[in-house]
Amino acid sequence: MTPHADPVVELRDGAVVLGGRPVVRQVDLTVRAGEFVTLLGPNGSGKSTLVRALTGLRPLARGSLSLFGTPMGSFRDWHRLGYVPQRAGAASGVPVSVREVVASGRLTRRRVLSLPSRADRAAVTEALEVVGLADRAKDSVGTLSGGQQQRVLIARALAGGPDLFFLDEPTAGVDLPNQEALADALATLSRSGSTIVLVTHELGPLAPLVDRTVVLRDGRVVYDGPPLDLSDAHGHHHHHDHDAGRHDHHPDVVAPWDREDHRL
Ligand SMILES: Nc1ncnc2c1ncn2[C@@H]1O[C@H](COP(=O)(O)OP(=O)(O)OP(=O)(O)O)[C@@H](O)[C@H]1O
Repeated sequence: MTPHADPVVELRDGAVVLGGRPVVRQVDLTVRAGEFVTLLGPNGSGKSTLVRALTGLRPLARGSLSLFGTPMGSFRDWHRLGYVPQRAGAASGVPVSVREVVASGRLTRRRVLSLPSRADRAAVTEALEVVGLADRAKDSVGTLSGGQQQRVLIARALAGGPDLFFLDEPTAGVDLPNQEALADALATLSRSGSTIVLVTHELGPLAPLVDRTVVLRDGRVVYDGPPLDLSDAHGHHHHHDHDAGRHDHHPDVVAPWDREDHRL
């Protein structure tokens, strides 16, 4: 990531109102090409809503948004965006194979009613390889674990060949081997120059990949800067066996959003 790379996301004074309540307020956020940004913050602080606004899924009540330098109103390059929503199961009850789910990620690339091309098939195979599920391609999604299903959704986003990824808590409820597989897939993407915006409560194996952390509280940005070791500072703790030894941060480190003098 270079500090002067082109902005791929530019939100100015962004606000989202849900059910009459401001959920995202006065957010300025610029993400540059190749950056790996994590969005942190307490439950309900507006992280998912902000990400949905950045993908165009939630309209802004005010402010302006540009993607790849194009104002949202005239943006058409949807294939450049990959979005992995929060807690979405890849299994729908309808028996569908892993490969079919991933292939659906090519739809923004294909012309209406055209058959999958050789390029489509190659992209699906490659995406499955990146997330380490090539050997499960023919299996029904319902037979996979939650963590594997999450990887299927990432492969689906990958298959479209986007260069800007939004992932909403991809590691929530995912066991460590799957978190590591996810971290490998995201590291591959990041090395290839993709821009990544990741919502998470717990970085785990993703921590070394992060360039920058943005912290939300009550819908506002209260920190935007280098990643900090805030593993104890989310206000809710996740105690897993694999966490042992990761809470040895310096006792003076206080979460920036918990410092009274730092509130915006
Ligand atoms: N459709 C909706 N209508 C009204 N309020 C909503 C709606 N969706 C979300 N909210 C509220 O907006 C606030 C922000 O929600 P959001 O899911 O963006 O937060 P979050 O930071 O992603 O939280 P979490 O970590 O729990 O996923 C919450 O208080 C939530 O209850």
